[in-house]
Amino acid sequence: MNFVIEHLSKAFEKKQVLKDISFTFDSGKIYGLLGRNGAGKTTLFNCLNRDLRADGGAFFLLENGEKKEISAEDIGYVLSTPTVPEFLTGREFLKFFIDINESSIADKKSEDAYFSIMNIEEEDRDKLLKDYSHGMKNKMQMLINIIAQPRLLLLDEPLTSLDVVVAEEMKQLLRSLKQDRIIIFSTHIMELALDLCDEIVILNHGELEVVDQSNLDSGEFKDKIIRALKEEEND
Ligand SMILES: Nc1ncnc2c1ncn2[C@@H]1O[C@H](COP(=O)(O)OP(=O)(O)OP(=O)(O)O)[C@@H](O)[C@H]1O
Repeated sequence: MNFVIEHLSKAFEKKQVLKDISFTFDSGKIYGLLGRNGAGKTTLFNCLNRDLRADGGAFFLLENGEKKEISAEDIGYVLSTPTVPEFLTGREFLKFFIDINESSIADKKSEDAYFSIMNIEEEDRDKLLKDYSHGMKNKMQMLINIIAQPRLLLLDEPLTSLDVVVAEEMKQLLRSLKQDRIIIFSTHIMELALDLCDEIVILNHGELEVVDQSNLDSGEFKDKIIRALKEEEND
């Protein structure tokens, strides 16, 4: 399976944020999306999740040579700022999500099993979400986005607010999830991108380009990424 973006564009009034995004992502890989502040990473995710209407272009899944329109079940999107219903407990939120998505959840587990995957402690499971920490809300958001096992997972700086232990656990979790799906992960933390991602993709001047790692050691690769981000010659 591939996820293909063709000539995607988006402007806000006169500001052309996405100019001509064309890229093919391969199943089984984690892609690190890097870009300077304001480069358009969140805008790209919002367009792909159809929270924003793109001005032009197309995106679709490609399976055995056939184009397939992306349905809501195909895509999971974890926002950088977690948005959870604060008036529900963690368990109520989880139960509600499982109930409304029952038909698309393969291999359904118990609520407590899901909480355990995310290391949310028993004493916190029945607390209101408004009393969860930022990192715990982030975990809940990540959890509901992986339960339905979408084939395309968009993560907008999801690990930034997690403590080092949880961030490490999340990395393991994402690695275990990558088979048969495409994970696109935006971050400003270069070490995280290099550690977790199979490919590094840079959003610059409204276009996406891959940074080729071939024959470079990690130091050289890092320099090459920085040069690309600084818009200097990058090869
Ligand atoms: N709803 C909006 N209306 C007008 N301009 C917007 C809107 N959303 C984003 N922009 C502009 O689009 C540009 C890209 O913003 P975006 O949030 O996509 O960047 P980003 O790469 O995610 O940045 P950061 O790394 O700082 O989070 C910015 O100039 C921003 O001001």
